Amino acid sequence: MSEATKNLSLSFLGAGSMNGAILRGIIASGHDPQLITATVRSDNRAAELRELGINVLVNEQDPEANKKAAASADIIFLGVKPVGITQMCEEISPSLDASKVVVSVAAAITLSSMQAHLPADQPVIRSMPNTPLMVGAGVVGISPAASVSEVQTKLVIELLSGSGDVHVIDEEQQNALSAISGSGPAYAFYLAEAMANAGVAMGLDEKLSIALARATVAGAGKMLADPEANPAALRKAVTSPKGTTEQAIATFDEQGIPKIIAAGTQAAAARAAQLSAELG
Ligand SMILES: NC(=O)C1=CN([C@@H]2O[C@H](COP(=O)(O)OP(=O)(O)OC[C@H]3O[C@@H](n4cnc5c(N)ncnc54)[C@H](O)[C@@H]3O)[C@@H](O)[C@H]2O)C=CC1
Ligand SMILES: O=C(O)[C@@H]1CCC=N1
Repeated sequence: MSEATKNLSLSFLGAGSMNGAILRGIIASGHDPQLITATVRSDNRAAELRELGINVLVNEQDPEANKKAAASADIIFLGVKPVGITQMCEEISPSLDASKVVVSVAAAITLSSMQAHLPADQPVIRSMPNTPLMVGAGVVGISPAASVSEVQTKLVIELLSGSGDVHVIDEEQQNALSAISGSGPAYAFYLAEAMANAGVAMGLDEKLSIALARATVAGAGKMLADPEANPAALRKAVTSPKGTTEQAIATFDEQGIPKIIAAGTQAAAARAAQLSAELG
C-alpha cells in the first residue's frame, strides 16, 4: 500500500453489514483503525465497532454525526439502504469539497441521482462490493463519475485491493455485476444450506451435515480463489466417468439448475433496474 493510501482518513456512514465488512477488510489489510470513523444510527452496534479501535459516532446521540464524519475524511463510504442515499448526500454536502471522494455502496442508486444531491462536480463513485471483503476475498465493481480524478480513482482501487478484486466498469454494467458478485455470496450460502438439508434428508445428523456442507463449500471456494482456477475444470476433476458425481451433475442439468441460476440472477438485475426507476 502506498504512503498516500495508508494515510487516507476514511469514514463509513451507516456501518451495517456492508460498510462493516469493508472497514473490517481494510483494517485487516493494514490500514490504521485510528484513521477510520464509522457512524451508526443507534448505540447497539457501536460497542462492537469500537472494539476495532475505530472512532464511532452515533447519529441518535449527535445529529451532526454524519456531517462531522464526512468533514474529517478523504474518502466517505455511504452504506445506508438505497432509499436513504440521496438524503445522506444532501445531509453531508456542507462538509464536502473536491478533495474528498464519496463512494456509494448502494445497489441501484445512479451517479446522476447522487450528483443531483451533491455539490457540483463533487467526486463520486458508484460501487458494488460484497461481504467477503471482510475476509480479504471480496469483489468490488466501481464506476467513477467524470468528476473523479485518475489519482483519486487509483487511491480507491489501492485501498480496496487489499481486501479483494477491484474492477472498474461502466455504470450500465453495475446491475449485472450486482446480480453476480454483490448478491453472489448469498447464492453460495444458499447452496450450502440446500446441501446440508439434503444430507439430513438422507439420514445424516443435522450438525454433521451442516459441518460437511460448510467445509465443502468453503474448501471449494478456496480452490476457486486461485486466479488461474477454472470452475468447469475443477468440477470435471471431481467428476469420475461413470461415477457418483456424474449422476448428480446429470440430474442437476436435467432439472434445469443452470437455467434456474440464470433466471435468479436476471431477477436480481431486474430488481435493481426497478429500484433505480423508483429511487432515481
Ligand atoms: N449486505 C450486502 O451484502 C450488500 C449490501 N450492499 C448495499 O449496502 C447498503 C447497506 O446494506 P446493508 O449493509 O446490508 O444494510 P444494514 O441495514 O446492515 O446497514 C445499514 C446501516 O446504516 C445505518 N443507518 C441508517 N441510517 C443512518 C443514518 N442516517 N446515519 C447513520 N447510520 C444510519 C443502519 O442503522 C444500519 O446499521 C445498501 O444500500 C445495499 O444495497 C451492497 C452490496 C452487498
Ligand atoms: O440485496 C441487496 O439488495 C444488496 C445488494 C447486493 C447484495 N445485497
